[in-house]
Amino acid sequence: MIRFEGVRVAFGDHVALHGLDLEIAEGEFCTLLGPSGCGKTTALRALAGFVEPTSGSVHVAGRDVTRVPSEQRGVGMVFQSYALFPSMTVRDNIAFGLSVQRVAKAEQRERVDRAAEQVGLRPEQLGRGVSELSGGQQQRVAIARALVLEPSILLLDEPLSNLDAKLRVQLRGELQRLQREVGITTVYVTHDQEEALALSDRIAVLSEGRLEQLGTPREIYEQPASAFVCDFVGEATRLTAAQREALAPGTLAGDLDAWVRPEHVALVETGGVEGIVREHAYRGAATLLELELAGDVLRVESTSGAAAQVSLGDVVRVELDAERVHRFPVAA
Ligand SMILES: Nc1ncnc2c1ncn2[C@@H]1O[C@H](COP(=O)(O)OP(=O)(O)OP(=O)(O)O)[C@@H](O)[C@H]1O
Repeated sequence: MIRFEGVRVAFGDHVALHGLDLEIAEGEFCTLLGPSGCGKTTALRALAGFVEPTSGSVHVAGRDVTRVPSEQRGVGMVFQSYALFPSMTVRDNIAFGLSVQRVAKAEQRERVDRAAEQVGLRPEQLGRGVSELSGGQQQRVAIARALVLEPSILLLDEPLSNLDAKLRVQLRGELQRLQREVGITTVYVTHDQEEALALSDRIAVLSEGRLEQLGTPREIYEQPASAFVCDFVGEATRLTAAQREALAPGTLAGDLDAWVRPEHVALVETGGVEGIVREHAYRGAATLLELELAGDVLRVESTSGAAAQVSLGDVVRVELDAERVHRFPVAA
């Protein structure tokens, strides 16, 4: 459905994308995930037709669209900033693209009503000025405005980042439901790994203009392909040589680094290795501990009642699930 083939984008001396190869299937929800500056927005803009690749090509539904103007690519785009017309009503904002295309008024009404319903806007909200709406509602208007044009691809650039945490989680659920109902191929850009894990069929993790890994949320989390992915998606501690020897004598030797996620270290009553509690944070379902173990910090996430009751300075015993340790070459 969508294919990036060796897409390279340079701005002067700065290379934002180093030959991106990526295929996204029809109907898929694919997220481009990475830290600020990794090139995810540039990739989205190259797909939308706002940025022309220095080399390489972009294909949509088997057609090379690299030099096709944005408005002829069948993409709808939603931005973090909503980019609505503040003095216009909700209905006129959603209908804007249809008016530009000179779609008949009766059809405009029908299509706006349908798009508004899809995104959960109530009919009485359509006559209001957009500036009267909350951030979450404004973002629904922005999504409806994209959907009403019936694009074959929906592009979303950090659409939830201006919203407060609770609304973000709520809208993210709605967005997922909407995408499944409409079945539209969606490319979503975010730096928020939790959002990416929750929403996506597949995630493309980018770092410094390069694709680090492409996979389902579980693959990305459970089988990270590099130390970067392991560290960026979820939490992980890189064990020092002394920690490796203490926690898994002999088995974690060698030149490779060893990374472990906090939930793969368990508190035990007997056996294991001693650590001193230096920080603890009760999170309801689990407790996060920072232990001093073999001279360095080790983060532990435990759902046990014992973990919820520790105090600073306590000595606890932990055991490592050595099967869940990720090994990567030492970073240069
Ligand atoms: N029009 C431009 N001119 C010059 N440099 C640019 C331009 N657009 C992006 N860049 C640079 O290219 C790199 C990638 O930018 P991009 O916006 O794709 O990153 P991003 O991963 O989306 O980050 P963010 O989340 O901060 O938007 C950055 O270093 C950025 O400064």
